Amino acid sequence: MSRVVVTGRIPEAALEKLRAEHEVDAWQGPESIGREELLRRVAGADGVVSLLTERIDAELLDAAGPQLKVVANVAVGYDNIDVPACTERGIVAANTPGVLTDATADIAMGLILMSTRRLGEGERLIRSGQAWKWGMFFLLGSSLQGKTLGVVGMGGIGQATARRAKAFGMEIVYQSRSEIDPQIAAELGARRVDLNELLTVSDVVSLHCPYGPATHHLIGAEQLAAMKSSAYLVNTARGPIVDEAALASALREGQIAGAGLDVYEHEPRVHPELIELENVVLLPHLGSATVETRTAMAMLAADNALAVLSGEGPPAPIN
Ligand SMILES: NC(=O)C1=CN([C@@H]2O[C@H](COP(=O)(O)OP(=O)(O)OC[C@H]3O[C@@H](n4cnc5c(N)ncnc54)[C@H](O)[C@@H]3O)[C@@H](O)[C@H]2O)C=CC1
Ligand SMILES: O=CC(=O)O
Repeated sequence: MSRVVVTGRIPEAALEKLRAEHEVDAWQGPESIGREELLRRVAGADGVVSLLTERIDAELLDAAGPQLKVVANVAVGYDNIDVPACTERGIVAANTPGVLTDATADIAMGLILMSTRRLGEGERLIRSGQAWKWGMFFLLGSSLQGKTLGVVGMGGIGQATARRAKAFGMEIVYQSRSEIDPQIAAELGARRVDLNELLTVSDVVSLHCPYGPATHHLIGAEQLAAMKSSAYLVNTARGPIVDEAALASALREGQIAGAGLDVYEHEPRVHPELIELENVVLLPHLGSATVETRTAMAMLAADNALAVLSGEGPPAPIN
């Protein structure tokens, strides 16, 4: 029997699965586990099931000790894990691709609709108690039909978002590290372009690439200036892909029409200027937040950990 540390609350079904084979030490506090507590608990662990709010770095891996075999993230994004540090120590890192693709694409499409149709503004207006009535020019937004969606990072979630946008009548362009399956590109009518062209031609730019040194502030003042003044930026990927101060300034100056965000540069803090602006929709990192999706993510993370601890390859390895 091995010892598995779970760094935060996860669905019971996944805990039961882990407990059936191993001794499980799961943090159950209402708040995130503190760093000191986490470093103390991982000592002697053979497996760590981590949430994206916990930094899994060399210090933590060393605090765990040389018996640590697996870090299973309950997330597809793994910018919270120092993967080279895992690899150097012979530790398998794993994530949860696929099971959250549709849920996250739904939120991206939701943000596209909310921002282009000014749904947040309308909701806030009614709740404010201010008088309102139907008017020819009241809260006019922008139609999606015949407009262009630019997808940055055409992986699972990027493609699922493109599929939804196509159903709303949008044309698709994308920029990605690699070409996508030609059959999927044909189905979507998606054209691969470079980032500069994507920014110039898109009416909505939606970010779906992973976060890392190559994508830090991929969208900054220069890129925002390249976008149409009628365009919208949607980010369900990771906050620091966008220079948030530059975005606030572009939204304030009307350099772009609006934005929809699910993630933040210094999460959970939100740039104070963004909170003041009407033309940005702000969601609290809800991409995968459905009961079904979170359960599937936790079960896949458990499967990843269990496979490695029984000497097999995990279903979703990173390294
Ligand atoms: N808001 C939320 O709750 C959620 C956010 N995410 C974020 O979405 C990201 C994408 O997830 P998936 O689509 O499942 O991953 P994926 O690995 O299927 O897709 C990522 C795509 O980005 C491309 N890419 C990599 N580097 C790039 C670069 N420098 N420029 C442009 N494209 C690049 C890859 O080639 C790949 O096609 C995750 O890394 C995570 O950060 C994922 C799930 C939920
Ligand atoms: O942000 C969520 C993830 O799974 O990545």
